[in-house]
Amino acid sequence: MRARLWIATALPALLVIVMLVIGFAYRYGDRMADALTDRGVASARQLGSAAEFMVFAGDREGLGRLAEAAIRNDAQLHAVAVYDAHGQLLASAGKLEEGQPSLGSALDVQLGERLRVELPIYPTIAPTDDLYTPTPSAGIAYGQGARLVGHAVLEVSLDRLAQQQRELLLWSLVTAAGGLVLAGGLATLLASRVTAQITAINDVVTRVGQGALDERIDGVRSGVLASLAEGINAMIGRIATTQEELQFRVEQATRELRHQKEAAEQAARTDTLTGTATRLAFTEVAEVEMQRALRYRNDLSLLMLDLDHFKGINDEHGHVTGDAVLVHFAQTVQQQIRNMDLLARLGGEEFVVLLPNVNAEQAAVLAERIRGAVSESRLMANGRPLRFSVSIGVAQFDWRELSLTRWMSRADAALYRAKAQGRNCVVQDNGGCTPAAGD
Ligand SMILES: Nc1nc2c(ncn2[C@@H]2O[C@H](COP(=O)(O)OP(=O)(O)OP(=O)(O)O)[C@@H](O)[C@H]2O)c(=O)[nH]1
Repeated sequence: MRARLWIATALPALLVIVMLVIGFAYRYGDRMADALTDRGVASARQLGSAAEFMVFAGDREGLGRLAEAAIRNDAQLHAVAVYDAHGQLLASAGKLEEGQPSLGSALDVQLGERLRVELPIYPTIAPTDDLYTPTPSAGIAYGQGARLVGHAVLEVSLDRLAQQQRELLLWSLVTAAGGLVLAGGLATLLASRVTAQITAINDVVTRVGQGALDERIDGVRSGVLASLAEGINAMIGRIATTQEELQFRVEQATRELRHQKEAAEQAARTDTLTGTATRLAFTEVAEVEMQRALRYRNDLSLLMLDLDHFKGINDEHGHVTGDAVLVHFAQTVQQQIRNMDLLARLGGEEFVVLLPNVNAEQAAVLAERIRGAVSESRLMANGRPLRFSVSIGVAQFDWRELSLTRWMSRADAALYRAKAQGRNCVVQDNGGCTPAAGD
């Protein structure tokens, strides 16, 4: 990119410099040729003026000296010749190289390999000739329409002109080269500066793309790139702010979801009516306790409890009273068991109690205590004390069994036997009914 930028910057400057130098060289070269021509014409006029009277007098010797002196005094003067009015050569110095002169009646200037000037010589009219008839245009003048006296022809070498033109060309080339070096240097400086700034911007944009939103473009403070850098910095700032807001909202939503999930899990594990554990919670805890009992050979028992004739309570006292009986029953059982025991409602009026580190006999004793407490408790319903009872099946966990379902089935079977044997009693899955005396 730097090379392309360099070309785009330097090329127009180079072209302008070259065009300026070429234009200048041409124009100045033309002026040099014009100056040489003017000088040649002036020399011819001087020569013609000096030669006029000698031509008139036919002084060939004087004309010869005049021609020699003219060449001697002007190094660029290549050849000089003086002719009379009939074209007869009177005197010359040097050799005319541009062929036979045309010797016309008017000034003739030719620029070939040399500069040739042919000047017709007319008699000079002096003001002293008009003493008695003074003319308004006093001074020396060549008489137009006067009789031709002769011709002065001279050739000027163009070597000096060529040398001057060479010097001009050399100077132009040196100037152009200097201009080129200057333009190239400036272009290089500009290209490297712009490239460095673009690279800096590109690096920051790349790092931001990789997630470094604290990156900012620094050091680009002037030109178009400065406003670009400013815009990109503002954009990165907005992205960072938006990301922070999004992150905050995601975290907030995640927290809310976690709370809702925990609440839902808690709800799924807590019976809404009685506040006891649910079947789900009981199953999870029972599985853990079974593993523990297996590993440490601990005793583990469960009680299966079912309220007796609960349908009759509902039918006689109403469903609301039935609910109150369920709550009252759960509280009564809860008061009889330890903190480490777990009371769960399996559904309807059926409950279960998990008893870690308790064998069947101890469980039966506890069951009997529960049965007694329930039997003795009273719930005030419609202003009258309501009595109810519970049947309980007891089963100890068997290490060889390894199944919660089968273990519960044994407890269920014991409960079924308790119901069958008259209710309000405790039955062990390997034993008989233990109804309380007096009940
Ligand atoms: N009030 C109330 N009643 C319930 C609830 N869940 C189940 N029941 C009722 O409990 C009764 C259970 O009746 P049964 O299965 O015949 O049992 P039971 O009447 O207790 O008879 P046994 O168990 O043989 O002594 C039904 O009438 C159900 O409608 C509840 O959440 N609240």
